Amino acid sequence: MLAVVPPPVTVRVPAKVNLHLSVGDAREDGYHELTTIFQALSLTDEVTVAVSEEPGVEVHGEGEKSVPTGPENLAWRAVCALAEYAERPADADGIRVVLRKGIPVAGGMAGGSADAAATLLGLSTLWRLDLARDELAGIAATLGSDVPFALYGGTALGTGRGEQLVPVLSRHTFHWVLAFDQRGLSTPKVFGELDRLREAGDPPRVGSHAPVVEALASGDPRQLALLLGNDLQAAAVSLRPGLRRTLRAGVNAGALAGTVSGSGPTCAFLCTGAESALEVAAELSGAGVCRTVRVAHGPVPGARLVGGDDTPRPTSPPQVHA
Ligand SMILES: C[C@@](CO)(OP(=O)(O)O)[C@H](O)COP(=O)(O)OP(=O)(O)OC[C@H]1O[C@@H](n2ccc(N)nc2=O)[C@H](O)[C@@H]1O
Ligand SMILES: Nc1ncnc2c1ncn2[C@@H]1O[C@H](COP(=O)(O)OP(=O)(O)O)[C@@H](O)[C@H]1O
Repeated sequence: MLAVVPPPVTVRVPAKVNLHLSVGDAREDGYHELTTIFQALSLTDEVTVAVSEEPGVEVHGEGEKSVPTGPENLAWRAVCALAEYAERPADADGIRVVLRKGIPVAGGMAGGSADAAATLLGLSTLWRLDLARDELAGIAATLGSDVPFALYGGTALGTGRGEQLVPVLSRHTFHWVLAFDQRGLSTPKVFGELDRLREAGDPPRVGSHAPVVEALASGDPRQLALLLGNDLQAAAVSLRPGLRRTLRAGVNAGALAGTVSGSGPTCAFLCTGAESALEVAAELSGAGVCRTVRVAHGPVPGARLVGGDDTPRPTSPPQVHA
């Protein structure tokens, strides 16, 4: 019998920065209650899913050697979760996922979550499941707190453990410089360090997110710069004291303000515009405080099929396997 093999599907998916991250107390399930404002950035990963006789995960690009390719890879966990949801568990064994990474690994920019979100969208397209994004977001939330945001992108308020999202109006394109550190930081370790710091004393907490929402609506980067804040920053700096120097260097290079993104160690610097971001990036590169410097802008959309607006791209002639 002849079986038509669908052509591979490629999805581009953004990194996130947390413009505001307020961390509550640890819950009984080990998670912390969060209030965060995410913004999706033009720094992306590309994920291709294909039917293959060699199933598994392949990783290229940023941090490729530190990404697991076994069942613990978040993209592979997404394959398994979607197969189970669609009641096609046996089909997961015939899927290959190729990750082309631009997002730093364990960098606080949700790269693994982005790959999981992209895999859900790509595979649901490959399998022609015709699932609404909200339905995919339900599966996404079972994979990680940051995965639903990578599906929607834009700018959003996240509550719960970060998975409950409401869009936030952001009229302006904001320009960022990102400083990647030599090594990643483990998200659970950073939350654990914050718990430790809070037991030992009273590290400052960010205020309400409301002024950040107003600054986003105004579109004024100077107003937003004054309000960037992250409760995890003290914990990330405590585990990686060199970040203090990186944060200072970005501001000395001309950024309006800098913040650790999520659990770090990537530092994100808000600039007045595209030109200023290039200048800050050039100066920061020369300061010797980080491994790599990138410029990015946001907000950008969430996971998107490459070559189409959520419709499969014009197909190459289908391959036919006997
Ligand atoms: C901190 C944030 C901020 O956006 O981003 P990253 O720095 O990881 O990118 C996120 O909350 C990370 O989300 P994500 O990376 O999906 O984390 P998960 O896989 O859900 O959780 C990993 C671990 O982090 C801790 N965790 C995560 C989320 C949360 N609200 N409270 C927690 O305490 C828990 O120890 C959990 O076991
Ligand atoms: N597809 C993936 N890409 C990156 N890391 C992954 C992936 N799948 C699993 N991981 C693991 O998840 C950890 C956190 O990675 P990542 O999502 O990049 O960082 P963060 O949670 O700081 O945003 C990594 O150290 C890695 O071991």
